[in-house]
Amino acid sequence: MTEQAVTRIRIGGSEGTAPYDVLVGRQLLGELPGLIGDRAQRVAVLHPEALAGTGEAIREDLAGQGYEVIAIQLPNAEESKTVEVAAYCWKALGQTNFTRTDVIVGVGGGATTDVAGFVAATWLRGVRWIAVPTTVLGMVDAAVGGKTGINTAEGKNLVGAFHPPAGVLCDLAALDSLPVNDYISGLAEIIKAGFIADPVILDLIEEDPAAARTPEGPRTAELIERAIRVKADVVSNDLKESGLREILNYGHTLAHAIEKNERYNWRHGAAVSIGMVFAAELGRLAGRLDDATADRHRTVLESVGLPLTYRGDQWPKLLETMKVDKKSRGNLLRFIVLDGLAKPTVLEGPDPAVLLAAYGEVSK
Ligand SMILES: NC(=O)c1ccc[n+]([C@@H]2O[C@H](COP(=O)([O-])OP(=O)(O)OC[C@H]3O[C@@H](n4cnc5c(N)ncnc54)[C@H](O)[C@@H]3O)[C@@H](O)[C@H]2O)c1
Ligand SMILES: O=C(O)C(=O)C[C@@H](O)[C@H](O)[C@H](O)COP(=O)(O)O
Ligand SMILES: [Zn+2]
Repeated sequence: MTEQAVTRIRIGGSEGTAPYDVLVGRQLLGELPGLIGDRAQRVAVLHPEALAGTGEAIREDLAGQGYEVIAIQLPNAEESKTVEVAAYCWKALGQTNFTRTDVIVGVGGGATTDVAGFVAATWLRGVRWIAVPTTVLGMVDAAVGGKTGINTAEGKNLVGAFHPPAGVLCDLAALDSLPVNDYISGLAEIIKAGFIADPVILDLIEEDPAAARTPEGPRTAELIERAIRVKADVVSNDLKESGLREILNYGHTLAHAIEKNERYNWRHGAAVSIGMVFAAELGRLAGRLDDATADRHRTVLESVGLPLTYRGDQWPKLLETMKVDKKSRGNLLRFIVLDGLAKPTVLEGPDPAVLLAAYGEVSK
């Protein structure tokens, strides 16, 4: 029998946090007990409704290893990123006497791991947690780097904590059951990594966009690993977003406003796609970004089926929401734009007319 290849990507510990590994491969769940460790008596497995079977299988497996395991089922997608769902989890942990040596396992997409990490960050002021991302987006972005959080009525991810996991297990087999729209949504964050740091990602997708859209594509593992490495380099050097980490927010200022405007019914990656087209236009209009790179955003995003435009009449509301973006400082709006391919930079306080003109290009 041939050994399955497993790639191990190290996230450096910083700001008092421990280093940890992101594993990419297949059949990785056997790694869970080693990560949980023997100081833990109880394990809480948080999973979305869509992964009820996976959650139960993990529960049974860990129970067989001698842990007291509770499975906590969360709503699917953004419906889980609420304070009510977090409170439901706190209650379940309280009722099972979950202590500081016990461990939370978040199994699911980015929404699930954001909540699981947030519950881990807040329960008893912080317990260990492990991320088992089951979407492309979760593997390349959400589960890596320790940003955890929930949404509020005022905006996306407005409440949260930096609380890195003890390990991340990216089992590529999980992607086989992912609906195609969710798969494509994850490509937006991979493409983001391409524009801000690793243009080979863009070349690989442009070579065969149809293959990029499926887990069976010959480049799937490479695309996922390249995007994880981009994120690993950034978060290893700036866990708490004092500077460098802001580049991972490329396209997100408008994206989060769109998500709120859509009452969190849109997939994150779809909003990020439009947000990146907007950021590219902003870069172009600010005289920073060349036409070819700005235009490349549209071609590569469209080639995999991601959206490029949003409703023109929504600008006043979107602008208002963007003011509570975490990159804002006082009344100063700040955006990540590109000075060129893989040259991200901050654009502070752009002229309102330039912002409107950039939005005009997106709302055509
Ligand atoms: N913390 C971070 O650094 C970070 C980074 C990027 C995105 N995010 C957050 O991640 C979230 C988006 O994550 P997402 O795109 O993974 O979406 P998601 O978590 O909403 O998952 C999408 C849907 O797929 C289902 N699902 C998950 N895995 C499945 C599988 N293997 N098979 C079948 N169905 C499955 C989910 O239940 C859900 O219905 C957003 O809330 C975004 O803000 C966080
Ligand atoms: O990890 C980061 O830092 C990011 O900005 C990655 C983003 O893709 C992600 O969507 C993140 O949750 C956005 O963070 P926020 O601080 O803008 O809420
Ligand atoms: Zn994102």
